[in-house]
Amino acid sequence: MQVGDNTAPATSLPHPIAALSQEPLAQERTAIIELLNDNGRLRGALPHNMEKDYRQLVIQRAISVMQANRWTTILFYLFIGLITYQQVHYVANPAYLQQEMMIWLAIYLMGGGVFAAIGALVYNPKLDRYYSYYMGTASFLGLCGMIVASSAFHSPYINQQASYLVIFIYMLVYSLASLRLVVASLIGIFASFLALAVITTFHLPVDFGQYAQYTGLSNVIGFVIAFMIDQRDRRAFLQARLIDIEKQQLNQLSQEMARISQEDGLTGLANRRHFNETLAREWAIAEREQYPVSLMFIDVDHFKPYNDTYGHLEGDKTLSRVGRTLKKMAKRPADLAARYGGEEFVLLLPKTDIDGAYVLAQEVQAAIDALAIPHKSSKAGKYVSVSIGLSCVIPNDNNSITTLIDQADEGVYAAKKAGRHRIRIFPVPDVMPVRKEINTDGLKENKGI
Ligand SMILES: Nc1nc2c(ncn2[C@@H]2O[C@H](COP(=O)(O)OP(=O)(O)OP(=O)(O)O)[C@@H](O)[C@H]2O)c(=O)[nH]1
Repeated sequence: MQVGDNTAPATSLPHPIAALSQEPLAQERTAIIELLNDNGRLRGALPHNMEKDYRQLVIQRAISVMQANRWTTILFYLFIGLITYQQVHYVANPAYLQQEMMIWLAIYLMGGGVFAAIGALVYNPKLDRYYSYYMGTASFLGLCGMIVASSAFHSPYINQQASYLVIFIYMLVYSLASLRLVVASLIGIFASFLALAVITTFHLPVDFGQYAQYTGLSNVIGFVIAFMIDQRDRRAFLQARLIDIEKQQLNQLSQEMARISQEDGLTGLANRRHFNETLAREWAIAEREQYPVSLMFIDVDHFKPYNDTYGHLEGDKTLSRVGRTLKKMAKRPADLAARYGGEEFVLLLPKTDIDGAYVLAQEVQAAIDALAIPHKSSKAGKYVSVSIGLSCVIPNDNNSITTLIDQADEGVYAAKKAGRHRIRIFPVPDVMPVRKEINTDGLKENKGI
């Protein structure tokens, strides 16, 4: 036997990084990098459900900005009220003062109503998915109302001042409202036309040239600003998503690495390092709680001749089958089947006395026999067989992990010396456990019996 010889090449194991690169995460990562490198494509809708996530993020951010700035908005609106009141009050022709003040009040209350409605709606999370609808409606009504109002005063000066507020509202609709670019543009353009229709229907004073100029410019500038904000946000969204994906990939990779570092590549059992760590842990628990730890060493008989006869690849397959069989035998959560090295395996059995370990050793032997893997150069029989060494220790001051391992190894040695294909306990107990009749029916899945 070659203890520690764990070096046989694993034939077709996928490289963990190569495996990860096939995953949807990796595909999304590639798509994001392509998008970030191509400004043209960044203008269109984002692929892979990303557009939906992006819109949700934009809306959520807009809602939290509005919630966070509610008091600033209220104060600002009161301040605007004070300023515009002063303007109207002092500039208005005394003959129309009362009428002008009424118009002012109507506009102010209407604007306040729109802001209050938006403020109330953004506080109801259930309505978040209708955000675009209510924000779009409020923007449209607010814009139309304000444009019409900017022609409603008798004083051209007040109308001109009001049109500055219209420009301000245009900018709000195109930026802070966080609507889709195309929706914001449609609202801006239709509001300009509808308001003009109302103004002409009610014969309100309007300078068409000036009207076209300031609504047209507001729409163009608003569109450019909204476009730039949208592009910046899309880029930031993709970059954040890229970081998130890379973080997830790193996590996956480190989990995969941790798994691989504990696993034997050929058999899929725990490797020797993992076995050593587990044994140390179980030993410490058993020492504290004073229960027995059993260890089973399982060595494939005459494996060198097997390799020589059937070839190394066939040898690998056989070790793999033996490993899979042993894995099934480690039934309790604390049991651990591991490849100790080369053609030697171990079964760690915490909280198991020697009688229990002996029963399991018989089952292991029967299960390997049931595989009935032909081995014509074995002197122990026609099929691949194993020699098993058993040891059981209750940890105390006079023994150690090495005691347990050395004794199990001695057991294997004794089994081999006695002719192989047998089980030996070391040290030999005063009373040998009773041999049990193993029902091999349950092992039939291993085929060959
Ligand atoms: N195919 C294959 N062979 C391995 C692997 N690891 C170890 N071996 C071989 O297993 C054989 C072990 O040989 P020995 O230690 O002489 O033991 P044995 O021939 O089984 O003899 P006994 O244990 O005394 O019955 C060596 O030929 C190793 O090359 C492996 O991963 N794959």
